[in-house]
Amino acid sequence: MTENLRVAVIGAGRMGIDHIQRLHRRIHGAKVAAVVDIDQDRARAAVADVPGAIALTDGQAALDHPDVNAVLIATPGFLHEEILHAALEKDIPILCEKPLTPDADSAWRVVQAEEKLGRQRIQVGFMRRYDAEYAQLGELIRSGELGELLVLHHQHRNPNTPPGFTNEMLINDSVVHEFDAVRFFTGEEITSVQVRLGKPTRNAPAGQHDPQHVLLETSSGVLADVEIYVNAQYGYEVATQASFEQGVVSIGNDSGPYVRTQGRWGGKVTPGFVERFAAAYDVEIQAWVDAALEGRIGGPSAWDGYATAACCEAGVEAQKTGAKVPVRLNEKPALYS
Ligand SMILES: NC(=O)C1=CN([C@@H]2O[C@H](COP(=O)(O)OP(=O)(O)OC[C@H]3O[C@@H](n4cnc5c(N)ncnc54)[C@H](O)[C@@H]3O)[C@@H](O)[C@H]2O)C=CC1
Ligand SMILES: O=C1[C@@H](O)[C@H](O)[C@@H](O)[C@H](O)[C@H]1O
Repeated sequence: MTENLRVAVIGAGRMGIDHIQRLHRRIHGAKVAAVVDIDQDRARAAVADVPGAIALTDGQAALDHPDVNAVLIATPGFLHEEILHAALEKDIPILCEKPLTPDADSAWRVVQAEEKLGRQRIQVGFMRRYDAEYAQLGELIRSGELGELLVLHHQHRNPNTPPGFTNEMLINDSVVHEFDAVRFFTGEEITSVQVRLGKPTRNAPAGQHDPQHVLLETSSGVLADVEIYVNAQYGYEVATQASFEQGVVSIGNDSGPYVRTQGRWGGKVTPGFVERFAAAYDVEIQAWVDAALEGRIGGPSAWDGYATAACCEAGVEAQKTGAKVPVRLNEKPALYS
């Protein structure tokens, strides 16, 4: 493919709007051809400053449109499966925001559909792999410079949650990023998940137990833990500390201007993921476009989406029992090896 990607963005909410603007303003080799939202006003507002883009309310109509040759899916996760199958039918490049789908069975159906197609078409929106520090830590681990990686500690804090954010979503929507990060860092599958519920904050909405402590292990025995705390109030913070045989590496702690003034010192905490990962989303989407223009797909695959969905399923079960729940995975198809 030598022409520009002409992308239909499905879902014009928080992430959709952000991706429309980056595709329009910063990404090379692609343009927004259509924006789809079930809420027509949102779709129209999203294309208002994007010349040439049309506003639609139906995803299939966008995929059928002659001016569309790629799709970026940014609807809520429970809606991904249907549009993924429709886009695979069209055999076009697909960027699907995480999670691929919310459960392992539906994710496996997507993997099987891609396998049937015979080539990879789906990149899943695990943008942390494209964050400069995450990428550097990944390289450091693979280089073996500090010896074997032994333990990963993660903090994942959001200031608050949008309406309808359930207790399960702490795992399915938030910790799914750490499931991918651990698999990315170690190159191994996660074999078990345990969730511990301690003293909850009074700032969580009814039905949410927040924070939670998630414990994982990988096939070679690397241990990882995640503090998921989604009503932390003070800002957005995502950080990892890695313990090796020969040292410790920390990433993700806030950087930026360090100010001393009026008897105080310090900097600012980023308010949300849009700001914290702005550069990573740019790199992620540019990588998708560049690969698609070469007829390839790179980055986190449908298999990664499936494997993390299986971890989420184990995590949601573990939330209820506190037990260490094994992660059950089907055999990896050759397409992803
Ligand atoms: N990579 C990341 O850091 C982040 C990823 N996400 C992911 O992005 C996706 C979207 O999340 P948000 O933007 O936060 O959701 P949102 O709720 O802000 O936006 C979703 C949009 O989809 C529209 N929509 C609902 N049903 C539709 C349908 N059938 N057809 C077309 N449009 C429909 C809604 O009207 C809304 O405008 C989710 O998969 C979420 O997990 C969200 C936040 C950060
Ligand atoms: O993907 C994201 C949201 O959907 C999720 O709700 C947040 O917890 C994450 O930090 C963010 O990256």
